[in-house]
Formats: sequence, structure tokens, C-alpha cells
Amino acid sequence: MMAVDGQGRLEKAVVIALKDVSLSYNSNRDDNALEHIDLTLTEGEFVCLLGPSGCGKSTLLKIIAGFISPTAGTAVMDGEPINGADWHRGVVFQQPPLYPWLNVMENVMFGLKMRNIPVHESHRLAEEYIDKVGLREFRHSKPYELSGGMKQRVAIARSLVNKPRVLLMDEPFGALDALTREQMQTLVRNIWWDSKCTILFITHDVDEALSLGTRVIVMSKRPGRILRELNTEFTYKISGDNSNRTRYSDQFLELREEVLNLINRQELMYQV
Ligand SMILES: Nc1ncnc2c1ncn2[C@@H]1O[C@H](COP(=O)(O)OP(=O)(O)OP(=O)(O)O)[C@@H](O)[C@H]1O
Repeated sequence: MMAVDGQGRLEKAVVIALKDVSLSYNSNRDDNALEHIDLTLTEGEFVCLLGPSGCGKSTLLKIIAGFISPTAGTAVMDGEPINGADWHRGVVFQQPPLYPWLNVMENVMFGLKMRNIPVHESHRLAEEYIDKVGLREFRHSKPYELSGGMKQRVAIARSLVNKPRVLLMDEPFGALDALTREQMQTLVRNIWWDSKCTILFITHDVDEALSLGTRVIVMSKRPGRILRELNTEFTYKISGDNSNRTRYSDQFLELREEVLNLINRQELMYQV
């Protein structure tokens, strides 16, 4: 539901809300992986999460996915507590866990089958989403016949075919070469634009975060807290700009430097 702010403007609906979330992987609450996280994701946002290694980015994503529960605080989706995994929240990992014995179509249809969607409907949906990720010619191929980028396309189609409200992506392009990575960024930006779903995207790459996100969140070293949030608009400009001008603009480079400094400071603190 939309709310109206103090100046009469329509506010976007909050989809995910974490309030004062902390998480410890053991019973020692002084050893938190995450601490005092307040985070909301609103309808249609593209939020990128950056931070030093081990700061709890994946842990945060797993809480939102419903794979683990916070030790303290609350995590809700549409006002309801997040309890376990749910197809309304699609997840894409760095290494796509495709079923090696199923072909592309069958992999994409798998979740629909689990949801008892009729075969003809799931077939139609799978074809639609395989087309969207550009794999029509490979729909009968098995995962071992595909490149890393193609496998990631299958994983994206497999999540999107459920029409999730939230797509959670944990370093999805971390294992891809630079060219494939840029093509995948364009694909995800277009998909986000078309589907209007809310995306939370973890990356180690500041350029990637600034090129994709409408909001970039920088986390501190462990225990992970939110250090800084930046609203960014580069993704809109980049989508209509094949010359890469936006990525070399003063504004982009200044923000890039600022974020890199923040992260590097955290990494240095980590080594002390
Ligand atoms: N299942 C687990 N049991 C115990 N500790 C864990 C577990 N999973 C993660 N951790 C620890 O929690 C902290 C946060 O891990 P997490 O994977 O969330 O960080 P991250 O920011 O995603 O790291 P990276 O960028 O290296 O992937 C780390 O210190 C990690 O060792």
C-alpha cells in the first residue's frame, strides 16, 4: 500500500523492513556477525550492498531470504514476519545451483512444478523467461554445455519465472569475466526495469554497485553495521548511454572514490 508523506507526495510501499536486527552464529551474543541493522527496501528499488569481506552481507541476505532468523530484532515482508524461504523472494547466488541432469527448460520449470503450476502454464512461462535472458537456442541444453554467464542467465530466469516481488542476488557476477559481467549487468538492469521488482544485490565491486543501484549501502567490518547510504541515479543514465560517459563523469568518479575510501578504511581496521 502507498502512503503519503508530510508534503503530500506518494511514498513507495515498504516491502522489506529489518528493525534493529543482530545475528550471532553461536550462543555468544558478544560475537555478532551483524549488529543493529535497520533497513527498509521499498517497491521497485535496486539496492546494492558493499562492505569488506566477512562483514555480514550474505548473512543479511539470508535473513531476508528467510534461510536464517535474526538473534535479535525483526525482519518482515509486507508487514508479516519472514519465516523460512518463499518464492516471493527469489535468490541468485554466485555459483548457480542448477540441477545437472535437467536441461535449461526443466531447470527453469522446476520451481513451478513444486508449486503445482499446470504443465502447459509453466512451459509457457519458462519459454517467456528463457527468451528474456537470451537463451532460446539453448533451452534443451544441459548445464555442462553452458558457459558461466549462460548458467547465471538460467539461474536468473529460474528465479524470475516465479515473478518474485524481491530478487536477492549474492555476488551473482563475481565469477564472470569482465565482458560477460558487463553484459549481465545490462541484462539485470533491463529485467529490473521491466519487472519493477525490488532488488538487493551484493557485490565487492564499487563500479558495479554505482552502475546498478538506486541506493548503495556500505557496511562496516564485522560486526556488520550500516555505515553509509547513498542515493544514486547513474543506473538510469547508463541504460540510455552506450558510450560509458556516465561511468567517467566527475560525479561518478567522486562518489566511487568516497565509497572506496570508506571500504578501504574498514579493510585496514580489519587487519589491525
Ligand atoms: N554458518 C556460519 N557459521 C559460523 N559463522 C559464519 C557462518 N556463516 C558466516 N559466518 C561468519 O559470519 C561473518 C559474516 O559472514 P558473511 O558470509 O555474511 O560475510 P560477507 O560479507 O558476505 O563475506 P564475503 O564478502 O567474504 O562473502 C564472517 O565472519 C563469517 O565467517
